[in-house]
Amino acid sequence: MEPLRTDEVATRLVSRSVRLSLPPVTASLAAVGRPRTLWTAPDEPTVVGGGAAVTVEADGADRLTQVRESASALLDGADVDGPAAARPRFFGGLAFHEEATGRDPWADFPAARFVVPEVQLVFDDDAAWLTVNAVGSDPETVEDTLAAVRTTLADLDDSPPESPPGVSKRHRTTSVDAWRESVDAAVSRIRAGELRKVVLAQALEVELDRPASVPDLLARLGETYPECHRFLVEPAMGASFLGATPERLVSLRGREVETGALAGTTGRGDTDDEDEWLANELLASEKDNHEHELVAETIREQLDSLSAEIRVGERGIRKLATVQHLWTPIDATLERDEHVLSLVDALHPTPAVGGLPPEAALDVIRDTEPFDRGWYAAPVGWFDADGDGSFAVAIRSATVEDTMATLFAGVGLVADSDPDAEWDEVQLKYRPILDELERDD
Ligand SMILES: C=C(O[C@H]1C=CC=C(C(=O)O)[C@@H]1O)C(=O)O
Repeated sequence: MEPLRTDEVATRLVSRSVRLSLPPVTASLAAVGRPRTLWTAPDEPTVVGGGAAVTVEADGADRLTQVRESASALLDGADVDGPAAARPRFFGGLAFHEEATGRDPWADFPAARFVVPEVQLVFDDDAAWLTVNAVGSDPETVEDTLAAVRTTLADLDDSPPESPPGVSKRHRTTSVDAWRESVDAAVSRIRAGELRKVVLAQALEVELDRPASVPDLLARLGETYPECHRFLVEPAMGASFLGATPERLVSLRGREVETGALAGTTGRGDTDDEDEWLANELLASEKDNHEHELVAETIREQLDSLSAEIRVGERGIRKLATVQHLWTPIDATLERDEHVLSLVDALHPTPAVGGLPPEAALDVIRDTEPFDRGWYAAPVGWFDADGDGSFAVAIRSATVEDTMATLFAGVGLVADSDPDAEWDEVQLKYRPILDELERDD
């Protein structure tokens, strides 16, 4: 191999990997440097990341193209020695709107941000791949770092997650009266034919009794919501955005696409019979089926121009610990090679978090919501050098900073939505995160 020129050493990504006997996930997340990354998804290995070997940020309408171009320039020339499972990947996400406002709690969150973690751990059933990624280092230095990190991670204890910090104060961004007014106004515009659906959200700021341990919070979420995508992104020291979302936006492997429609919600019953009754009521609800159909139909339309074949599965019920949703699996085979970021661009925001038509819905959201959505309800996930990747929709989520957390939750509104029922649904959707912050006693 030709020796590298000095300027190539300065900009080239070097990636080296080694196999480790299984370190505990939560302790690894607590041990790695910041910014930390966590990604868990059904049918995918869990990934823990620490530090940032490379950071790519962008904003504006073409933010995903900018990210893709910067990332490709780096990944295409990378010096990677390791198996496919341990390959360097970009992890991160976007703000819901194209531009970041910089309003709290999103001051440190740009409109798009992805990092290649400096330390990347990919867990499978019986072991993990540890990878060290670096730019501006020669391979020997990277190998030395790998050996040092390996020693640090070798003796981590697998202790149970610590208990919730406790909540001392709460502040809603939206009062019941303001909510009724907003929902009535949105429903009137829908009935007048200005739009067909809009998703309105609320935020809940909570003060904690002590700083929350982010790794422990994510571990407890994993115990209660094992079937959800869990994520953690940290654009700055102390600023964390995390969640356990049931909503996959899209995953792409080669030309195979997996996505789905998730919209329409009810609670869980106290008994099996009540739970079944609620599920049947949801399956039969004209309002929820309409709300759901708009999502499924839009996703199908968005994929149509890109796909050789689309397969829409049967509508069913997706049960989670606190809610049940209407769910339709949608898969596709693409006509030609595409980057997963192009699919993210085409699909976000789906009418499960935005509305229909999208522009009219975004106007209503901007005019109505008294807080900044930031990264709530936006795509979070990863992509690799081949353009494969996996993204979830960042709902059932919160920002956490020291003793403050801000939770977000929204509901789809259609012509026959009732403000009080929608209010109750928002409170139910705070539960996944709130339950892990509140103490039982
Ligand atoms: C916008 C959220 O949920 C979406 C996903 C599933 C069901 C939804 C609903 O029934 O309204 C929402 O569209 C949220 O949890 O913040």
